[in-house]
Amino acid sequence: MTSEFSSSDFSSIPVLDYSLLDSPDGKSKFLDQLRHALINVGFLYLSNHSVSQTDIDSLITYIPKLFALPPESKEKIKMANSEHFLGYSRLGAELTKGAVDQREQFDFATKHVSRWKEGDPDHYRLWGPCQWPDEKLIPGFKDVLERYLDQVQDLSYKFSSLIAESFGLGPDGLSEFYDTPKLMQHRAKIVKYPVVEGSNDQGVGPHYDAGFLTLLLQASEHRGLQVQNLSGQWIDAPPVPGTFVINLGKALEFVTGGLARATSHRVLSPKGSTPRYSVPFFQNIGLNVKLTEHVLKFPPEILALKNTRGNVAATDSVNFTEFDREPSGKVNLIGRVKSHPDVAERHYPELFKQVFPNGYAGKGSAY
Ligand SMILES: O=C(O)CCC(=O)C(=O)O
Ligand SMILES: [Fe+2]
Repeated sequence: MTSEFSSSDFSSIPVLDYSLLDSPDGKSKFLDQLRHALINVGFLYLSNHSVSQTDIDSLITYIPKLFALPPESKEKIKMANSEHFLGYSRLGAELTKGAVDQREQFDFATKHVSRWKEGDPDHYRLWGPCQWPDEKLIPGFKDVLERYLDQVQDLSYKFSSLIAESFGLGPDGLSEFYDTPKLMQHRAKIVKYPVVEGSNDQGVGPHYDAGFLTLLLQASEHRGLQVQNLSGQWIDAPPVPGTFVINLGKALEFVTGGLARATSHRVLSPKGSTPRYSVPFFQNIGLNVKLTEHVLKFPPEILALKNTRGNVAATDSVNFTEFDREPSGKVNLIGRVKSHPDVAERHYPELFKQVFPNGYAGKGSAY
């Protein structure tokens, strides 16, 4: 295995050029860089990717307009209406590690119908359609976002195939974690981090993402996203125009036995006079997949690379311990219940009582 990389700790996030894949030599270089980023960093930028820049630019222009919709039209599509946990959450509705996250957001997802029926597991109720703002108030937005999500979904599958190749599993090495397209739904959020007064600058507190892959569009020029390196220092991940930030979630870390790193990250509220915007896309795995039933077999020379990484310091994040027991859909549902207890209390009263036997203090806890 070639290794032009040292295993020393990172102080910046690597940039990978997707256009390297156009030639066989380039592809092999890309896979080397990818393997390094997966094992030692858990975060990377992807440049020259396959998502249309015209659609991205158009989405970015819509975002301030989306948040500027009249409060009553945002409330009309509030998440509490949706057993699928899709819709609008006002500022300050979430906590991470006990502190208020200062962000306002809309949860959307790739197109899906409701398919839960009597007798199905509860987590099938996560599948369902988005709540869209009134088309007359923001004409064309739905169309652009749907197009964008389709393309990011495609890229996320291609990227997971590249991850499998870089780990010596072959291009279909991770396919067993996905269901047929009809049974897959991926989630995304459009997030606004306002400028805040006072000393709490928690945009979103330290956490890991839950699923396999997150593809994040930084949709304004603000810094604020930070990533915890192996020794626990916070490293900036500033916006780089024309790129996605890709990071790995706890499920991928779990199924790779820790070879791929889920990396702790947070967002600090913006300084200055304008809000920070971002669009994270969370690639899911099949809702019925139980991670413990899938044991991946890596070539020994790949496994050996984990030992060169060295120890990973304790991070500031906590979350997701249920993967060793529950199907992935149930883990997601529990995460949603913790993030949005008001929605859970209304639509999942039994589960709500299990997660919050003593009720909750009126705020959600994001992770
Ligand atoms: O807004 C960002 O840049 C990152 C958000 C994030 O980490 C999350 O929502 O999981
Ligand atoms: Fe995250």
